[in-house]
Order: sequence, then structure tokens, then C-alpha cells
Amino acid sequence: EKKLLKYGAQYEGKRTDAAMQKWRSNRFGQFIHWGLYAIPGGEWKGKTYTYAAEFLKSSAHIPNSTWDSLQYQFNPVKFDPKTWAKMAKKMGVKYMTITTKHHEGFCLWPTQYTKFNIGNTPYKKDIIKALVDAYNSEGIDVNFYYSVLDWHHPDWRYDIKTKEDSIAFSRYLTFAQNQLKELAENYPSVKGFWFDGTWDQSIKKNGWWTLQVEQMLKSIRPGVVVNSRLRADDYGARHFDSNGKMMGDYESGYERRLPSPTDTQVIHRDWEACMTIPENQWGYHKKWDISYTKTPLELIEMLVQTTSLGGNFLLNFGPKPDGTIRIEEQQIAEHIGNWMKINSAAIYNAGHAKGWPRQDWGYFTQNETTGKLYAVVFNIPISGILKIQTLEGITISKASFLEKPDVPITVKEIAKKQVNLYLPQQSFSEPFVIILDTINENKNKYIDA
Ligand SMILES: C[C@@H]1N[C@@H](c2cn(-c3ccccc3)nn2)[C@H](O)[C@@H]1O
Repeated sequence: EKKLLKYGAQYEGKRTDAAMQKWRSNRFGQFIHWGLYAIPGGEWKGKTYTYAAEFLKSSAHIPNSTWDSLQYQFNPVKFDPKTWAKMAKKMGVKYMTITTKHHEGFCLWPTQYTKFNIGNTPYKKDIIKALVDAYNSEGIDVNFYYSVLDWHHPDWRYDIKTKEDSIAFSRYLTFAQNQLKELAENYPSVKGFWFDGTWDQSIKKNGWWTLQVEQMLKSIRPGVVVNSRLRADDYGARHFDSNGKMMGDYESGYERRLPSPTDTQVIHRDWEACMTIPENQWGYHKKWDISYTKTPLELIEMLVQTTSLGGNFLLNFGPKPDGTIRIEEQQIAEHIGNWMKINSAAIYNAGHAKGWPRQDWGYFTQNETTGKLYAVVFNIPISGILKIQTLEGITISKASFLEKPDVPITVKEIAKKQVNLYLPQQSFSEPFVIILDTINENKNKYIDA
């Protein structure tokens, strides 16, 4: 039966306010992981570590004293936030999420609560402010990633076993809350907070703090969007409380994975999938191809699959220590951007096409405002005929290419709820979008006098 919770879900159903509708309509975002880990880039004392580069400190068993001195080498002399923002704009993202502090504890903004920050590096300048200003001036919303897990801070605890642990950890929770207040106050255009590093017992035993932080952020920045990964309830349940209700404003459990295309559970809530281009590298790794790296077409298909299930897609970039974006990522960004320039109507402010069954040639998306229906095609059948199973009482009256509206696509209803689209005999090298005009026969039926 229903448990009485103090720190569980505070509301049910999707938020309908303008800030959340903007977050939802953005659909496509750029994740950026940048920190001291970019300097060694997955290599230490001549050895290459294949695990995630931002985990090198633990993979190579490097003590804090050694790792933390990397701050005196952090000097991205080629960093130009406008260059990053222009690349992101051309790629077609509507939002960006930046690591303000990753597990290493190094802060990219001049925080007053620890010296382990950008102000005490050769670079000195506030990277968070530079990125917020550059991205906002390109019309791109900015969210802050914040790791609660902190390898540097002496008061961090993985679990609370002793009185000393709880005294230290309450100091840590105050420190983290102060940092979050500082971020919310000093960067007023922030649109969301993306929490990570909240899986340890110490946090699960302090669900109250996670709710308090969310409430504090929303009182300082009304409308700000907070991910489910922050929250633990009275019993330590995460993302979904002990009554199965999602906590926070969107589900953020999809990390390097997507729901299956037929998992229609996810369409009932807001959610976001975050994705690496390599198999598992969020921070910069010197060796790009130590693992499989996803092609632009694979990434475009992930974006479309995510949109078709009503979710946001956050694609990760790991900038180099000199402040430039590696060429492989620039080329992928350009390919995706070229595709978005033609096809973004099927992505922006689009979502799940309610009731339309999953098709084997690709995905349906539907504009949330106009209801316009899009078919995004990845797999052309040998027959050249796209077979579409329509909804009860719905038929397709016209089909046209989004890119070339005057190229005819023949539509033929071959049986009840069965329509064939005859594609022109031509080769396609990129996924393409077809706009489907539908007629709802139910509405047009005359009511017998
Ligand atoms: C969004 C991503 N979350 C961070 C992460 C992933 N993990 C992790 C650790 C062990 C197993 C699976 C995942 N720990 N931290 C990654 O470093 C990146 O920031």
C-alpha cells in the first residue's frame, strides 16, 4: 500500500509551465565534460588506461595530492567559448549542459567555498560565465551538471558509519548546498541542474537534503529544471520514490543507453538520454579510437528514436586541455548540423506520435503544437514501398518530402488501416523526413439525421 513519504515525489505528471515546455521542445542538447582529467587524457606515466578518462584518478590509483596539483597546469590558452557556441549552434542543439564540478571536485567557476577552482590555475578566468554568455548569445539554453560525489573534499563520505562520519558529511552537505546556491545566484540565466554522483549510501541516507536542494534552487530560480538523479526519498529510493512516483522534473536514468523503440512507458513522463560518442569516454581521451566511436548516422538515429519516444537527447563532447574541440568531434557536429538544417522540423517541439505503431523503416514524430506528423526514414525497403499501418479511422491523404515538397510520393490505401507510400526510384545517402497529411474519418463522418 501507499507509503507516507516526506521526501518523495512532490507532484505527479508532466510540468506544463513555459520553462518546462521550452526544456521539452529543445529536444537536442550538447553535454560538455571538461576538467583537470582533460590534461592527462586517459594516460598516466606512459600507460594508457582504457576506462573512462574522467575516472583516470581512480583507474591509475593517483593520490589526491598528485591529482590536485594538475590545477597548476590547467591553462587552456586556445579556449574560445564563442567558437564552441558557434559549433553547437551549427550542430542544431538548443541547450548545453556543462560540468561545473565533476567527481574530481575541481570547480570551473571561482567558487568561494573551495580553493580547488579555476581561479587558482594559470588560466584564472571564470569558464562557466564565459560559456553561459557565449551559448546564451547564440540562443542556446545552459544547464549546470554538478557532481555531489566529490573525491577532493575531505568531508565527503561514501557511507555514514560513525558519529564522525555524520558530522563530517553534514559539513559536506552544507558545502555542496552553498555551492549550488552560488551557482543559482551568480548565473541567473541557468535553465537547469543536472545532478550526478548521488548513488552512494551517504546520499541515500539523506533524502531530506536532496529535496531541500531542489526546493532551494527552484526558489532562487523559478522554472529551473532538475533531474530525477538528484533525489533520494525517505527510504533511499532514487529516481522513483517508494510509491513508484518519479522525483524531479524528468527521468535521467538513460546514460549511454536508450529505451527500446517499443517501450511506450517512457512517453508518459519527461526524460533525457545522455550519450557518449566513444563507447565510454565522457572526458577527453588522447586515443579517440581505443573503443568503437559512433557514426553521425547512428547518432542521428538515436536523436530521432529519442524524440519519437518524447525524450531529450544530450550528446557529449570532451574538449582538449588546450581548450579546442578535437577534430573528430567537430566533423561529427558538422554532419549532424547539416542534417538538422534540413530536418529539424521533425525534432524541435516534436515528440511521440500518439498511437502510431513502431515501423520497421524508421520512426514517427509529431509536432506538439500543430500535430503535424513526420515519418523519419532510415531503412528503405527493397520494394521501395513504405508500408504504413494507420490508426482506426485515420487515413493518409498526402505524403511529401520535407526537403523537396514538390517531389510526389504516391499514396495508396491497400486495405483498412494499410497504406503504401511509393518512393521515387532514387538513392538516398541520408535519413529523410516525409510529412504525412492525415484525415480523421471519424471527424468528417456526417451524423445520420
Ligand atoms: C554522466 C556520466 N556519469 C558519470 C559516471 C558514471 N559512473 C559509473 C560508475 C560505475 C558504473 C557505471 C557508471 N560513475 N560516474 C560519468 O563520468 C559521466 O559524468
